Amino acid sequence: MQDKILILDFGSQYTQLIARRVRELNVYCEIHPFSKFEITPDVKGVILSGGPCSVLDEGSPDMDMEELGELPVLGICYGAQLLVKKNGGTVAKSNHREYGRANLKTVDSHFDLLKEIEIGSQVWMSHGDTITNLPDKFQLISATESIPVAAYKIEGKPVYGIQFHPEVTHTTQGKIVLRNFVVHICGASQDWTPDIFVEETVANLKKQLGDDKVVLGLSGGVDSSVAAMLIHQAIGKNLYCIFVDNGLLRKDEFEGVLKSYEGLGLNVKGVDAKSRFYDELKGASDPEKKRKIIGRVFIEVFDEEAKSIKDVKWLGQGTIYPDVIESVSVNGPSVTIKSHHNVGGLPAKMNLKVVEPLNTLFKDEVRNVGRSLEIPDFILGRHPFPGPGLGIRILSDITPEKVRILQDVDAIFINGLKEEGLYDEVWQAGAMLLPVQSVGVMGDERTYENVVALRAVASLDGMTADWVHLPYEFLGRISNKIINQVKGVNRVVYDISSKPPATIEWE
Ligand SMILES: Nc1ncnc2c1ncn2[C@@H]1O[C@H](COP(=O)(O)OP(=O)(O)OP(=O)(O)O)[C@@H](O)[C@H]1O
Ligand SMILES: O=c1[nH]c(=O)c2[nH+]cn([C@@H]3O[C@H](COP(=O)(O)O)[C@@H](O)[C@H]3O)c2[nH]1
Ligand SMILES: NC(=O)CC[C@H](N)C(=O)O
Ligand SMILES: [Mg+2]
Repeated sequence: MQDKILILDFGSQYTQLIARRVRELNVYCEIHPFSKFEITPDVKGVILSGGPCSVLDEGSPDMDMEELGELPVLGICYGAQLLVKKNGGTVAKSNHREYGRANLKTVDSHFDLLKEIEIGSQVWMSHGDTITNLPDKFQLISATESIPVAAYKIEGKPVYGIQFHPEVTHTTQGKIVLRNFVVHICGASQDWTPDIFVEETVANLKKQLGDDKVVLGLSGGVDSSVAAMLIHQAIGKNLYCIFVDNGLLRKDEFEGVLKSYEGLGLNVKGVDAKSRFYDELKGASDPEKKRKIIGRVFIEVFDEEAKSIKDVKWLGQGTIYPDVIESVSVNGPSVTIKSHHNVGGLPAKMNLKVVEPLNTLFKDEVRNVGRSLEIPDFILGRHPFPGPGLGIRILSDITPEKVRILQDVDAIFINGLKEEGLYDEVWQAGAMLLPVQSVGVMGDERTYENVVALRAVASLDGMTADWVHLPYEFLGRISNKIINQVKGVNRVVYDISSKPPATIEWE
């Protein structure tokens, strides 16, 4: 059994980052709401996240620490303040928030938590409340210029608290702090590697699926390709892959994707459902409504395909962790951002049970698992493309004509990136068709046509992203080409927003 670190979420915007940092230590971890978790024998330690609430407010998130037994605990920010308050110490509201860089003024390196951490080390703060008095039996480990308690330990127990955020990169020695806790204090073994993940997952899938048949939605994307190869290793010919043309794919993508799977040993069937999706989407322009329609029609198509194969019990999907995190508030107080078609967009009643072997992994981890499965680079290197496809990049109701325009624009942009060697430097790129017309002039004639926006982002896992500084000359060439070649477009703009506060897709 794999050792596990449990991260209890109090709603911090950094909770996912804690998970990433722990996994970078090759230790498996899971995020659960502070109010709903289970302590199983594989849990080696618990991290209490930060959170937007104040422990001083009535009804703020609270939990019974007894439930954690004798396990090592690390409270970060809100988590640290909560431990102090519950043990009779003082947390005080201060007049101003401390946000940003600070430096550790004192460090008692006798304590394992801050071993190897230097005096003066830069840490990242984000709090309004301050721990002003430690309870009895709490030992001070560190302070900064502005706060008396930056880190503490409960005497005789492996329970620690820190006011700063070790998970953000601005805390320059943050990784060491987390390693000290996870590896030295919790004793978690660092053996969570892609190879082990494949081995364990295939074994579990064999047990879970037995001789059952599975239909899997295969999209040509990274996630479903990796999911397909994992399930294929477990059940072989009982896996039936279905690639649906929902009429919202990229230009010539249907044929291209089907071709790219030749030689991988998978049983792949292409299903043309274009007109069905267009019919169902007619007149819908609300983003969440469109996602839900697309999610439902996908499932209907999968269901029908399953019926024609007979005795199929399961639907396989390439759902990954961020799809789950953003679609449903699994994370306690975090809010729903958008209903990813394959999670929040699923209909309430389904005939098939869902199997999603990647739903605890981040994108870059999925790619590493794909490498371990020896999936070719041209599949693993593809930019992510959302299941609802161009449907959520047309910012109004969907018509085949709008899809045609956007496909042509997108193809010029993506091919341009490939031709000029920029594709691999970008994490994801695409074009949006805006619901506005603008005036232009072409060959002495007035035009009144569509505006498109181009977007290219850099990211690691899609949870945060920054816009890419594509060369002006490149953008100029692409803009010219689009306006000259795509009938119906007379203006091109470039999106320079980061995530947060924007998201990658516009809908
Ligand atoms: N056209 C499609 N046909 C069949 N299944 C699809 C299609 N598009 C999406 N899906 C299903 O929905 C899941 C989620 O889509 P998503 O785009 O997040 O993942 P992906 O396409 O596998 O990978 P990537 O994020 O790299 O595009 C897929 O893993 C797949 O199971
Ligand atoms: O399969 C999907 N179904 C969806 O409904 C969906 N919405 C967003 N995405 C993709 O998720 C990543 C993060 O997107 P956002 O920053 O727009 O939330 C980006 O990679 C998006 O392309 C989706 N993928
Ligand atoms: N980042 C945090 O956990 C902040 C905790 C608490 N809301 C404070 O302002 O002090
Ligand atoms: Mg995709």
